[in-house]
Amino acid sequence: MAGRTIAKLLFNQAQSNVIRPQFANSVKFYSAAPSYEFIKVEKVGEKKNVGLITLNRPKALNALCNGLMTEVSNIIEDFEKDNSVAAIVITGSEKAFAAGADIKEMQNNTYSKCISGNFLSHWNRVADCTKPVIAAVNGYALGGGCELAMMCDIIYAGETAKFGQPEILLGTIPGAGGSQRLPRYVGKSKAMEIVLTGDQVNAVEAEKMGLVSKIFPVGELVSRAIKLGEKIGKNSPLIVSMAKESVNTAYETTLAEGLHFEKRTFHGTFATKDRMEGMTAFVEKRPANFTNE
Ligand SMILES: CCC/C=C/C(=O)SCCNC(=O)CCNC(=O)[C@H](O)C(C)(C)COP(=O)([O-])OP(=O)([O-])OC[C@H]1O[C@@H](n2cnc3c(N)ncnc32)[C@H](O)[C@@H]1OP(=O)([O-])[O-]
Repeated sequence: MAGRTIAKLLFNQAQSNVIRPQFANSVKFYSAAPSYEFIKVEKVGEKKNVGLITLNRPKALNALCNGLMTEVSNIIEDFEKDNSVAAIVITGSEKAFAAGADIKEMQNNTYSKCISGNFLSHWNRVADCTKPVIAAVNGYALGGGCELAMMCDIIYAGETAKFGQPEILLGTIPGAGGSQRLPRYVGKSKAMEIVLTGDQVNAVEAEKMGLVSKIFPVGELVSRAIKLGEKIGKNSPLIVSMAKESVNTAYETTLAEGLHFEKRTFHGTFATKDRMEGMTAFVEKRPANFTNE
């Protein structure tokens, strides 16, 4: 087939919901639409501007094996580059968001192997994403599953959700943020209780302690998370990423430094067209038309 025809075919595929549109211009990297073993990937919402990642390893309750987390990191990277994606939702099944890191895969690891391979370092890709990421948690979110949810920006839970850090029961400790992010969400006493006992907390308790922002019936959860992604997607992507960075800075720094960062970032919005458009639209009593500039 002539090169131009292949390029055109690829371009058409990219237009019709294929996830790596950058490949449309690049025949040499492209063999087929990417296929995933452990996740399902779609673009959803009325404008197809929400990237939906469904963890899909049902026989192991979505245990987060290396292959699954590599696929999640890759698609986060792709969604980040894709200008049509405004927000990302990560979900699992009704039984399990994820029952933790894969215990069978880890069982025979040694200290030396963990150090030399920098075990789990690629998990950070989710926390490092510059676009908003929403976790929609039904069922178990245990160990690495709870940590994955906490790497997201907002956690919505189904009524049956159960959160926990049961690593202590396995003779280890949280290794992907559980001992660091959980106290920032729920405070020291509750975090200690969860981490030191391995006890699970249900959706209502998780909402009460500030881990979860809203609870929905199990069957409604994912569509409500997608709606949230669409709502955020009505705002300027540029300003959304600045707002996200500013909130995240609150977890990384002192109050004085954080306030300084916020002020400078706020000043920075005055260098954007979208800030001018937002305020002008308000004054002219019309909806804003943001252009991501
Ligand atoms: C990231 C950094 C550090 C993090 C560390 C961790 O996350 S440590 C982990 C922290 N998490 C935990 O300690 C939770 C471990 N999981 C559990 O305690 C229970 O599975 C349950 C209470 C979630 C559900 O009970 P239930 O009676 O409804 O279901 P069931 O038990 O029959 O499971 C069905 C199948 O899934 C399999 N599988 C499940 N989880 C894992 C896993 N993490 N791994 C591998 N496989 C797992 C299970 O073996 C079984 O497969 P099999 O043997 O039939 O081929």
